[in-house]
Amino acid sequence: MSLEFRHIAHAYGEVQALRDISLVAPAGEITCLLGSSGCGKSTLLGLAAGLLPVQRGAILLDGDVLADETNAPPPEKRPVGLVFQEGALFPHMDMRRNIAFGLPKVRHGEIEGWLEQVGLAGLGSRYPHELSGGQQQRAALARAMAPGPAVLLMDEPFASVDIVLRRRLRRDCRMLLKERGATTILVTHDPAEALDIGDRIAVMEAGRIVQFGSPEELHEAPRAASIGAMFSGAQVVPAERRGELLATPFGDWPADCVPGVMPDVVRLDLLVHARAIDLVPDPEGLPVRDVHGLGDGTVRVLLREGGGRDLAIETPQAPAPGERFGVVPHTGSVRAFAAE
Ligand SMILES: Nc1ncnc2c1ncn2[C@@H]1O[C@H](COP(=O)(O)OP(=O)(O)OP(=O)(O)O)[C@@H](O)[C@H]1O
Repeated sequence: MSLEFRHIAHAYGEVQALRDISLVAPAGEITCLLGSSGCGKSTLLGLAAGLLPVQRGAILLDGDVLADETNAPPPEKRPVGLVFQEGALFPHMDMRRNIAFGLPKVRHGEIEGWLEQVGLAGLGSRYPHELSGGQQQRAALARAMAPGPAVLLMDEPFASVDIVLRRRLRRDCRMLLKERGATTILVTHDPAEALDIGDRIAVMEAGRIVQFGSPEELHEAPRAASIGAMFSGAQVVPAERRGELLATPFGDWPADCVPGVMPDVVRLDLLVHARAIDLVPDPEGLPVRDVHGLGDGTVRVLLREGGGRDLAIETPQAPAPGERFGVVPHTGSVRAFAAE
């Protein structure tokens, strides 16, 4: 079942949390809502779950209105499963009873199968406090999925799990969701997580969706330098076109550092990779602020310009203390966007 948000807006008093959001989460796919703290991710999820009333717009399931300004069924009347950051298992129930909670009695025979599915076979009589964080999250996933909801809504479901386990857990989780054909909306603030688990990613900023696409689309064709930076780890440098030069806070760069056609505007945001910049010794250049070994034979050098902005360069060449440098990006290595 597809889940659609149509012209959704939401305010908490004076705070406009969502502004005219329209988005379709396709059936059987994992759609990630990605954005920094406060951009409105949890609000959008809460509206779909029925935890918040719809103030403006509508939410549709396979084209039928699930909730709108006049009609808001409570969470238990919606065909949705919820998974939150802390798992939210019932602490006084063992794993079997936690998973059984949303299941009719006739389906209690499925519980052992679910424990096995999420790698918790043999742990059915343990209580939440007797399990690790990762095990609790997997149990929470089983509990949400067992009733077979058409849609799963997950709010930072792996946030309380350590980074190594988190990677494994999200791959297991992705396989399980895909096998079951569940339509999933997953909230995260971590671009790597969104790339790793999502079929599609909605990038949110200040209550709006600024780009919606597959991981490949966001990687290959970001709409703005800030989105490209989010997915590639490159940095954004402001620039102005001056003939064949790009004037940046870090000096003038030759325009051929940007391949192909440059946007036809004066003010640009350049997306620059730390590994695609050469340091050129220059007594009049920028001072080195920090040098940090990255453990792979390269160092990360931070240069600071007069306005207080830093540029990172990753290079095998460790500078001597007090040295000053000019910087030149490699030919064809920089992507240019119209400034935001
Ligand atoms: N109950 C509330 N009362 C007032 N303002 C709220 C309330 N809940 C959220 N907000 C505000 O609405 C905006 C969106 O919040 P929301 O929790 O949806 O963002 P988020 O992207 O999920 O953030 P986070 O990643 O920190 O959870 C924020 O500015 C937040 O401060």
